[in-house]
Amino acid sequence: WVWRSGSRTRGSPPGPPTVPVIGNLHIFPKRHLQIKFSEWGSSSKQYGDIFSLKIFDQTVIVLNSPYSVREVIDKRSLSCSNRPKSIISDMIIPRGMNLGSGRFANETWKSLRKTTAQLLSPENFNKFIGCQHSEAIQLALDLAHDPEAWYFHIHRFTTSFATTIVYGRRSPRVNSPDVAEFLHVHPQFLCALDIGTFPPVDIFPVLRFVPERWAPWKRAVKDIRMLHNAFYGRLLRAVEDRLKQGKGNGAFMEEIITDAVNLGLNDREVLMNLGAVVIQGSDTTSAALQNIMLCLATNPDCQTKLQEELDQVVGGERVPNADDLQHLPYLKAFIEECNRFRPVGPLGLPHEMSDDEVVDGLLFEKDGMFHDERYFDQPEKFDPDRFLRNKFGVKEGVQDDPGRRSNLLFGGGRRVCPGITFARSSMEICTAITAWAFQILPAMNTTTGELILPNLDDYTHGITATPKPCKLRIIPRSPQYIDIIQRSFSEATANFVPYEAELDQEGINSKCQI
Ligand code: HEM
Repeated sequence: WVWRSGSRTRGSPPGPPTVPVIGNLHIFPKRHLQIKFSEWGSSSKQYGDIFSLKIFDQTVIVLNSPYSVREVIDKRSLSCSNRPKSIISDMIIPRGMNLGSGRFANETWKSLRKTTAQLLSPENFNKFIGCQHSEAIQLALDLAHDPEAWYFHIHRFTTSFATTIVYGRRSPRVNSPDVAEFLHVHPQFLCALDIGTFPPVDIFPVLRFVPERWAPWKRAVKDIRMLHNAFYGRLLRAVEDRLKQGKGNGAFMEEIITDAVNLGLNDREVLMNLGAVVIQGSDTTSAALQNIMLCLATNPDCQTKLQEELDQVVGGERVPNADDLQHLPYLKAFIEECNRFRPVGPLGLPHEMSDDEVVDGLLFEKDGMFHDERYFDQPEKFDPDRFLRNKFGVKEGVQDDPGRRSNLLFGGGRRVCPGITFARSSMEICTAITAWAFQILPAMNTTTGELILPNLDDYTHGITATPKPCKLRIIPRSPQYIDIIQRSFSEATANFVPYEAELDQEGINSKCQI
């Protein structure tokens, strides 16, 4: 059994040759898995659109085309809605309480999923559109006053918007406690879940029984759990206190606490993780917006084209608003291209088979795209026009993959990202306002005048591919635009009032004045 444990089961998808016992462990990439996976998969056609890797007795199946995602993840979603077991994840969040990482699509997951989907539904989104617009205007004002910290202003935007909708409290500054603590806790949480950070306990579960004094990783995991619980526990407590004082402001978590028994969510730790997953999920929007900034800076011609469209549709007398978005086809194409060029979640999140399935003659045992030259003309070239020529950005005259859909970036099946509407609208309104008001340029060496281009190949590896902080020059297109933003901000602050009541009590910057 040990000898055969590294070999593929008959009928499994093909893949690189295995060696006895360890399978493909010796060639399994440690970082930027997507690059090696596309080399083995669709681009080179070495092993085809669906291939497998063996890690001891575990089978990892890589889906490298929209068709294979549709056939497996979408059409067989009942058999592949689980997540693979992760001992580290269970140690940080036990009992499957985190909707995203929770292993089984069981009753707890269903209640969490239903409640989250309701909060994040397109219909419910209309309740928050004013708040999102006001936060996007603050983002522009922050960029005007402190352009060097552009990277962190984006984090403030997404975190503040997420805590507003879930907990009914916003963060006017990057160093407001909720944003500052999130930026401290979340990277450690993501890092803990990444392959290679800690010893491979999932492959060698026996490591779990090594006493803590010889296993420093156990201490590190405990620390992350404590940080996680302290942060999300504090946010939940703030809502509970507000309700006790009869000062509710209609936040989502207030409704959930009030109706917890009916919703099947009357466990405090489950409630804490329900809030956590929405805040964590929304952080991918920061990565997408940071990537958009780099794409603007490195593609001046596309930026000019986008600004011409904005000038024509919006003019120079007011900031872009949500109603403008439907009249901005180039803006949408630009964002699609940013997401294709450097997808935020290059591997999505893994799914696990709970039943054997056979797809196109290949066995998917239980347990176990965007740069494809067949479909994309010059996939390494940044070219938003491809999405104007064709809604999926694919080559003209080529028989497209039948499984292609416009939200592939957001996963599929029963686990598909519930935050699509919120993510898309944040990307669109922030890009519209930022590109309307500013020139986004690469940094410059002040002595030589040489441009310092951001590195588009130096993104974080792991669950999300986030650009690293870097210098950009963010220059107002005209002083008049900044006046307009300042004016719009003064009008927009009315939307913030219900969510700022607790800021004074904490002795932090209570007024959102720059
Ligand atoms: C550009 C932004 C975003 C991208 C690219 C993205 C992508 C994804 C992907 C690929 C998954 C896994 C789907 C699967 O397993 O097939 C996912 C899950 C999830 N996302 Fe997003 N997401 C984004 C924004 C958001 C936002 C704004 C929220 C919340 C406000 C959110 C909440 C979630 C949650 C809760 C899950 C777990 C769903 C489950 O396992 O049932 N995401 N997202």
